[in-house]
Amino acid sequence: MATTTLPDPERLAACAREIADAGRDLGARGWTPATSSNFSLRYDDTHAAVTVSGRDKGRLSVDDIMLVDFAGNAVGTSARPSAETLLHVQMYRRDASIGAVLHTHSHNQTVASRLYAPAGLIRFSGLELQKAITGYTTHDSELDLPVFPNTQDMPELVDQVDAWLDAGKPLHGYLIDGHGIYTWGRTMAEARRHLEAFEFLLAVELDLRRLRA
Ligand SMILES: CSC[C@@H](O)[C@@H](O)C(=O)COP(=O)(O)O
Ligand SMILES: [Zn+2]
Repeated sequence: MATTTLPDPERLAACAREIADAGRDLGARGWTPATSSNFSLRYDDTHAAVTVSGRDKGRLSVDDIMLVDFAGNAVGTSARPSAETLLHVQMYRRDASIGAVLHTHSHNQTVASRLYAPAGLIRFSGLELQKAITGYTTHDSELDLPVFPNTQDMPELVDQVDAWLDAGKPLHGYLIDGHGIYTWGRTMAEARRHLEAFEFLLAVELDLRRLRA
């Protein structure tokens, strides 16, 4: 039986271009400061294309994207995948419809994560932009964005996300305290829309807090 060597260079390059396009846009918005953030695309049923650790995510080139399996191991390269790869592959493993995962460190994401960490979540309601999240059809709904404690221990973070999902609670993204946001979508376009929506909702929430103070 013929064996195929992974990754297919053309397929990986196509993933890399899509990831680099997203990174350029998110970097230009100031959401990926100082090499922070990481991005990925589903490659197949058991692999993902993910950013190499430590690269400038606003200026990615094809060499800055690599293949990993769903256990987070590098495939076909000695490059080091994102330190947070396990949070990406977790989503692909848990939901076969997820095709892209984005993680950024915007100012609003970081400030909001610190403010709402004690509550454990931010609940958005009454905002038209909640409808930018797939499945939400009216402003008259509640959209929860959990805030998990930060840790450098990725399996511990994975467990926190698993616990939320295993409790049957809807999850479209999450903040990590003092750190940033994770969100995803069926496609890169949907993941980008979700990220943009959460960033907007967080900015509104922070402004309302300031103005009401
Ligand atoms: C440069 S500080 C941010 C990192 O610690 C990490 O949170 C991050 O988002 C980027 O890590 P990376 O390993 O490059 O994917
Ligand atoms: Zn990070």
